[in-house]
Amino acid sequence: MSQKFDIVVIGAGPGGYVAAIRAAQMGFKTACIEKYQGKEGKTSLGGTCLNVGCIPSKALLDSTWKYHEAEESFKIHGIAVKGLAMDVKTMIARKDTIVKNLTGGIGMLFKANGVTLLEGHGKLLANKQVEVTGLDGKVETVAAENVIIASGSRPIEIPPTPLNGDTIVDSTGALDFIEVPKRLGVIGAGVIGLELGSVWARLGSEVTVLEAMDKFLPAVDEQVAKEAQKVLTKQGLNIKLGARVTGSSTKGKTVTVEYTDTEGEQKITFDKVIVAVGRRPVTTDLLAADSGVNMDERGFIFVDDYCTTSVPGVYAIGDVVRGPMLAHKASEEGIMVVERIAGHKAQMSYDLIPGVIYTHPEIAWVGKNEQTLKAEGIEINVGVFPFAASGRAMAANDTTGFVKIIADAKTDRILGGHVIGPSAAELVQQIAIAMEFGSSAEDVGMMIFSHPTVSEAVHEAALAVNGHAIHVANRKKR
Ligand SMILES: NC(=O)c1ccc[n+]([C@@H]2O[C@H](COP(=O)([O-])OP(=O)(O)OC[C@H]3O[C@@H](n4cnc5c(N)ncnc54)[C@H](O)[C@@H]3O)[C@@H](O)[C@H]2O)c1
Repeated sequence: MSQKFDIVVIGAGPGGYVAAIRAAQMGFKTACIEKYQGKEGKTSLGGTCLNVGCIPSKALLDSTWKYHEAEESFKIHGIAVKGLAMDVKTMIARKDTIVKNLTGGIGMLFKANGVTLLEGHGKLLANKQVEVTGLDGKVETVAAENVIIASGSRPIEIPPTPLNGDTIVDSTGALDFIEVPKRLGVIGAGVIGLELGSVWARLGSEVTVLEAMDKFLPAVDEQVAKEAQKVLTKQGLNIKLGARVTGSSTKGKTVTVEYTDTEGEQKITFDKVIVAVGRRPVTTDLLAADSGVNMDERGFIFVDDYCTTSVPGVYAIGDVVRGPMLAHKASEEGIMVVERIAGHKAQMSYDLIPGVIYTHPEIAWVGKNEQTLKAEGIEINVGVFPFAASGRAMAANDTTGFVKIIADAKTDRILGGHVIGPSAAELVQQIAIAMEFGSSAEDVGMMIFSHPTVSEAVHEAALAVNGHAIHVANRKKR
């Protein structure tokens, strides 16, 4: 007889593994299905984020930033470095160790919480039956009261630059270069393109980013995007906007990429090319024809605000459904779904999902940006505080950027927080917490912030909303 579970989760990424652990904690008999094989040829939990995404890219960003600081900034502190050298293989090995520890940790958490791991490919059949094709090809069917699909996403490939695993790679391949490419081409000036472009630029690659759109980071607050473009260009990223890639040819160890811009057809030759033009949901062989689960016109599984699909008892979360493709969004959807299965009234604040780009300086935001609010005709007050006026940022020699807080002009309620600068990801979380509690700019302005901290920039930006900043001239006095 087939095994029966209260909850079967397909996929062990940040959506699936978090849902499975929470489900087991709440007393549900839970299984999680995962097929991904890591570098050591064993099932590796954690999905894209832990294996080939968020975590390994941050490991390399941190290593390369340290190298960059030693090379460029130590002298400002009076520290002389002689014989500075980089060892890319050690950097990559360190990154691999972090991945191994974290992915292994999920396996231990599964054991500690009593989650059954089913290794193989999961496919939803009719009536909440799930077929699991094991790594040895053996097929088993398990039954579930509830199914949570968390199958994630994969990089989009484009015909002009077919991946060849050597000179043309996707975001996964770009984490494993064994030496610094002299000329690196990045297709797409999105989150991945900018993060990975930064990694290799810091180690000395000449990086050219080809972006089809005319506008840089169009989803980001315009003032922040403008500052980001300026800073990243200064760091050596040659960002070409309005450059649509149309073809490529590989010759030996080089790739010539063709693109069109306002001046016509162009060509540029690279030693490596990273294709980072977005991700698409993974639904290959995921749903049997009679599963009853519907997809939308773009291939995402169709869900409502509670992640319920067209089949009662079947849910879908994370990158395979609408909304930003972010690990933290997937995890929170997983928790919401499990709590709702348990009868609680959980819900998600979809308007308050923070976003981060881990360049240096980091770029982070939550809520709405200035251009969107203006387009919506909402009257706003804006407070900006530059890190150049922060004593803590000065001490750290990290003064690029600013904190920007936008509040409703009538109610003073905070509608958006936008940060480019040191620890932007952490700072924006403070604004997110304030927004979740419906805070006004005045509320944040009345709080006591430790001195000296970079967090004081949040405090001052909140004060600046109403013209009360102390350490910077206010735009208008109120
Ligand atoms: N820090 C993070 O939170 C983080 C990190 C990595 C990835 N992600 C997520 O992963 C997803 C994918 O990231 P991404 O950077 O690949 O996608 P993206 O959608 O952020 O950016 C892709 C860019 O490629 C451009 N593009 C598409 N086709 C092109 C062509 N033919 N020529 C030139 N440019 C072209 C697009 O205009 C777009 O600007 C995103 O949803 C992102 O949020 C998040």
